[in-house]
Amino acid sequence: MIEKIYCADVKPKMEGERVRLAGWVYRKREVGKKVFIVLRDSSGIIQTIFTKELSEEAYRRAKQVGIESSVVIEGRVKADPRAPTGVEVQADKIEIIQDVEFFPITKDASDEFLLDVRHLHLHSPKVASVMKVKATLMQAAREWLLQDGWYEVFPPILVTGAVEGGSTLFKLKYFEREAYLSQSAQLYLEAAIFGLEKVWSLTPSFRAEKSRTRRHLTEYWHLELEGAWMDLWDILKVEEELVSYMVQRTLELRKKEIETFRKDFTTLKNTEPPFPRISYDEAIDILQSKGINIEWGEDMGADEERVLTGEFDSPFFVYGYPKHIKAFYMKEDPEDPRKVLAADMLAPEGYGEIIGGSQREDDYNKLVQRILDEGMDPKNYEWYLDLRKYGSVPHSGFGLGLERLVAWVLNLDHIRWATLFPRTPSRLYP
Ligand SMILES: NC(=O)C[C@H]([NH3+])C(=O)NS(=O)(=O)OC[C@H]1O[C@@H](n2cnc3c(N)ncnc32)[C@H](O)[C@@H]1O
Ligand SMILES: [Mg+2]
Repeated sequence: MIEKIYCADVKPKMEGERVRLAGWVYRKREVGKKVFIVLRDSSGIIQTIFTKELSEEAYRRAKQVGIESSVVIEGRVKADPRAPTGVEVQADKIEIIQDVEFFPITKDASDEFLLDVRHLHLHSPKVASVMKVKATLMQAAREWLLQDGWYEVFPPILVTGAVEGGSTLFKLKYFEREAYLSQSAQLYLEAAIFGLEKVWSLTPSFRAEKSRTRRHLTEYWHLELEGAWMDLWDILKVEEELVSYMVQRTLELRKKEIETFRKDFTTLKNTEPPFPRISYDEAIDILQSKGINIEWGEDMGADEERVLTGEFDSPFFVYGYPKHIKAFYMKEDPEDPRKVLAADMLAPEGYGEIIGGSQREDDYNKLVQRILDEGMDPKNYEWYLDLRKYGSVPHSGFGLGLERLVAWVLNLDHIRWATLFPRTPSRLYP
């Protein structure tokens, strides 16, 4: 690797020092007999200035180099309050690694064009900021999970059964057999708790959803936890502590990046346990009181959740959903057989569901019955049912959609901007 310093590490106190920088030509302008190149690298930007007096050769090259060309620039540091970062480099050398005549992304590029050239859009400092925030959210998650005694496990992605309904399975040919891309690692995490008790995984989950909404991808990153001996209320405490730590730690480490997306940090600062908890019944009452046409027993979609989130200025839980709108593995509420011990975490500001979780049915016969009630074949879940025959325990877990969390934290207008290469029903390339 070449000896270089990051743009962000060049400080006014380094005045007079000679530095070498490597990056891409982010902005360029000529003023009289000076060429100003704003150089970009992964740490940020810095202004560099070229004149004939500094170096005729460097000045000539600087005049002709194109936007987003890759370059190595050398020169001396000069403190200058007029420069974007309060400091600039008076350059006397520029090596053009690869000259770009015309970079296809311009200021007026449409969203669809940016997605068509997403591989080039990743040059953008704003896109890099999204990925830094996403990485920091996961760094924070790992910190919290380690200190709270959770084991990371690595479940399969090639599977033979549905977790969240057969209608959103991606089917593929597995030699002579049929297989699916995993919708959720949950069932495998439920097997892992018999040895590790508290497990987590970050895996890609796949949903052949035709929903063309601002919060659905067909491939997304899924952070899932499963805890033995935990009931629904235990796992809600885990959820709110984990999400609070992720958000507060990311606020601490990535404030500058977040500020380029949102000015109001209120809801992020409010993300501290305990989160408000309302029942599904109360949620229906609130929606009806606001004129939303919804009856008890109906599922809440993005529109209903958007209205509900208007009542809160932090993430909150909705618990106690009707059994018939929820998945087969969820434990029936012993106090009300119409309901299950399930809860979603909704993010405020209209974002809605970011976590789906529940206590699992741990009784063998009841689980078989739930599978049958859902019109599925228990034979397809034989291994999963074994977990209820050999030392079954009460257990609960949840899945957090990482891109949905990023979309809320950064106030993005669509979940697709929260992932490196978005996959939606109409987008599989690049
Ligand atoms: N281990 C578990 O208990 C997880 C459970 N089996 C599960 O998959 N629940 S979920 O379907 O609500 O999905 C969980 C979360 O996964 C996210 N999710 C769910 N579907 C999507 C799509 N299509 N795009 C992006 N994100 C999605 C969203 O935040 C959901 O709350
Ligand atoms: Mg859900």
